Amino acid sequence: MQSYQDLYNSRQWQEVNKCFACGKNNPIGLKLAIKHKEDICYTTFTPKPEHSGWLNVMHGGLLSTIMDEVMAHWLWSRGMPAMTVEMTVRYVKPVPIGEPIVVTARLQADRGRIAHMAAEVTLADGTQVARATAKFIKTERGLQIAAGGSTSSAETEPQE
Ligand SMILES: CCCCCCCCCCCC(=O)SCCNC(=O)CCNC(=O)[C@H](O)C(C)(C)COP(=O)(O)OP(=O)(O)OC[C@H]1O[C@@H](n2cnc3c(N)ncnc32)[C@H](O)[C@@H]1OP(=O)(O)O
Repeated sequence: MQSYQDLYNSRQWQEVNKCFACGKNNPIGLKLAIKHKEDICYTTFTPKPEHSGWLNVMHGGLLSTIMDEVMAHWLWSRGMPAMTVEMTVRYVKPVPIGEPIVVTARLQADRGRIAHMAAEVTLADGTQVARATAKFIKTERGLQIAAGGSTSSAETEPQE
């Protein structure tokens, strides 16, 4: 059986992936390219006017989306399918439209079925503009849903 890590890296997944944040074939998505380096995952993004909340300021919900995404990829890319169950965000400074940002994620603690993750957003000069912590539950269900299966929690969870 294909491992989650293999699936994550497969062309087959890239083609069907409709993820709003990372799907290459989602016409209204952010099309993030997530990169992997040692113990971190990261992506870069330059907000356009259509990513605004306040005039000329990037929407905070989109910042959260990107942090959530990069933290999730940290786990998936290491063969741990997982879903976000809790996330706390601190918006430190407004992100100006047109300013490139770097979003980085790392593991804080792996506590069995729960992974504690951290993310931060910086401007090109290194200024931190947002940060987050989150808990992810390792579950096969994320993959079932991603593949178009039921979202019902009544399904049997494989023993881990
Ligand atoms: C191919 C490449 C793809 C790559 C694709 C990458 C895509 C990334 C997408 C971005 C990430 C997302 O947005 S993910 C989507 C947003 N998240 C979701 O939709 C998740 C919705 N929630 C759920 O479906 C469910 O809660 C599950 C499946 C995650 C877990 O349900 P469950 O299996 O029934 O688990 P449950 O019994 O509730 O909890 C299990 C244990 O965890 C504990 N627990 C539960 N919540 C918490 C919590 N906040 N903090 C501490 N502990 C907690 C419980 O007490 C319990 O402990 P004990 O009793 O065992 O001791």
